[in-house]
Amino acid sequence: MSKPTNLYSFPSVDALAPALRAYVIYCQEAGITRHGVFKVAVSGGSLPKTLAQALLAPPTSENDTVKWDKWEIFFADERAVPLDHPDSNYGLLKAELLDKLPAGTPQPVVHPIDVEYLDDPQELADQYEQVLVRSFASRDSVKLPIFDLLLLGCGPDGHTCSLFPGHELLRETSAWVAPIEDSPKPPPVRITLTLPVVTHAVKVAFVATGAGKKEILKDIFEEGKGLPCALVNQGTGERCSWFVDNAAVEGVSYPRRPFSL
Ligand SMILES: O=C1O[C@H](COP(=O)(O)O)[C@@H](O)[C@H](O)[C@H]1O
Repeated sequence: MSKPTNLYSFPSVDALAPALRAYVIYCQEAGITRHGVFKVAVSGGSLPKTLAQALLAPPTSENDTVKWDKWEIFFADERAVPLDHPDSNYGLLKAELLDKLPAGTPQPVVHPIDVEYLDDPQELADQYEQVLVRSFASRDSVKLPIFDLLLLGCGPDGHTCSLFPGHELLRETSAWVAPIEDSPKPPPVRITLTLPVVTHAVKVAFVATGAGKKEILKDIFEEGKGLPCALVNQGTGERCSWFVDNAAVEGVSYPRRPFSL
């Protein structure tokens, strides 16, 4: 049986951010060693702001370098809206992080959705899957893409990516990317990485902060309840790490680990 998921708790977001940075850089170096680039997928919601705080901080040593030109950035889920729409996860990451990279920073490769297909969610998902196929080699030779890191959020209902509690998409076994047209959280039409792709990643990191998350973290870590985040924990074990602040895990009886790489 695999070892349990790592739960790292910090007094504040300010204390969490340097640890998240160290973890991402560790995954970056492993990815570069593995295949010369760092393939990472990111969520929307509250994640990009904390991620930006972590990654835009000045380096503290030579090894503490974000090698942006080696990054290939994908989206763990995306809403079927134009890229400059307030609901766009790409737009959020751009505003919070990409636009704030210091002038002259070598740019990452970023893979947004193809907005030509916004009116056809299945095609939007299929086209994004093709982006993965091209990046990770063909579907024929690769059963599932293996991201170096997935950076995920956890909604107050236990959803992650656009995988919602009790939704039939949780049973998807074939597609890498799937459409959802009845998301309980607006906007209703989205695409998402599927559970097999999420659990296949080399590493998965959740970031969840604030007291608003403590009830659902209790459910996820104590009972599971088939919640999407709990399914990711079960499918990844020790490959999965949660970066939370104390407010988000107050009253959660699951062993915290001191953060180390
Ligand atoms: O709708 C979404 O919500 C989740 C969670 O967001 P948060 O604000 O509670 O952190 C996010 O991870 C996902 O990417 C987004 O589309």
